[in-house]
Amino acid sequence: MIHARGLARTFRKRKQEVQAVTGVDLDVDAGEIVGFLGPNGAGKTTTLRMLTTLLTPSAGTATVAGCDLIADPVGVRRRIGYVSQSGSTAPEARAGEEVVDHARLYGVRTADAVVRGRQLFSDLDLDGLWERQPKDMSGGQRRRLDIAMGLVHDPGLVFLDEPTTGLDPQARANLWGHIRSLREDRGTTVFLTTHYLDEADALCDRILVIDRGAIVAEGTPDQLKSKVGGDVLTVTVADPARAGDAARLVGDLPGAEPAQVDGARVIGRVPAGGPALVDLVRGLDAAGIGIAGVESRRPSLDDVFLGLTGRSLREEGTSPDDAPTPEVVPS
Ligand SMILES: Nc1ncnc2c1ncn2[C@@H]1O[C@H](COP(=O)(O)OP(=O)(O)OP(=O)(O)O)[C@@H](O)[C@H]1O
Repeated sequence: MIHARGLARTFRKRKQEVQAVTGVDLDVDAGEIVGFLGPNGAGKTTTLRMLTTLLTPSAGTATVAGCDLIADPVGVRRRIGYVSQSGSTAPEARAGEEVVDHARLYGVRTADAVVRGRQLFSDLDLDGLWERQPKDMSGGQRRRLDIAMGLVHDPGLVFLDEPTTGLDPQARANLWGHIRSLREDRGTTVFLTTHYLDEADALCDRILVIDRGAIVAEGTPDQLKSKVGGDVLTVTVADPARAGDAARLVGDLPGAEPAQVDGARVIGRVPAGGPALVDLVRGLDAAGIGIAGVESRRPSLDDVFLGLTGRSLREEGTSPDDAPTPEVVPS
């Protein structure tokens, strides 16, 4: 459904070049839900905008929904749906009218557009809101309306840019259900960007991890997690100035890999978390390092990301320009 090779985009900003995407290869099969995961500024939106013909690539080739991105952008546009981060509904318009007008832009007859629009309102829990103005809807309802607009012309492939950002946990979980049913009921292929690990984990068949404009890993959530062996030890020290000392102790545990410091948190990997935890607490105590928290757990997608990039995805606002460079302390 999507095949891209060497897709790249450079911007010029105040006479400087910003390499937003440096050469992305990706393949998405029909019927897959694929998550494009990365921190703020990683290049997710830029890639999505290229794949949806909104931005011309500086380099690379792609076919999207069977059409060549460069030679036949109109063909691509006809066959895809795109829901941008900000959505595209006019606040004062009537919701139903917006959806029908949108379908008309794709050449759908009005009567058909009304039938499809009503069905989508029902599928997306928007019953009773056909006449409502988006400005009088909740955030979750507006987001579902954006999705209805992206789907009303019945595309086989839909791109969702951070579909659940800004929604409360219940609205997010509901939207995940709706996205799953798109695939189950309509066979729609879904390509979505997110910087939420739990979203990628719960929703996606496959995940592509992007960092600083390049794909750094891909696989099912389980495949990615199994790349990180052993257990993850996390110690939060009371005094961040002692984090380096704590990292040395973590790195000295039997079979441990070099630990990473992330503010007051020290994160390390050990073959078996239980015994290591006991040794570590004793060592920290002997060294006079105060502990604010300590835990041992199975690896998560965040650990995959941390291992790949040295950065935690959990940090909101992380961008290539302002990302802290974690200190790696040799064991
Ligand atoms: N029009 C532009 N002009 C200059 N630089 C840009 C432009 N658009 C994006 N960038 C830069 O390209 C990089 C990638 O941005 P992009 O929006 O693709 O990231 P993202 O992963 O989607 O981030 P977010 O999660 O915050 O949406 C960033 O450094 C950004 O500042």
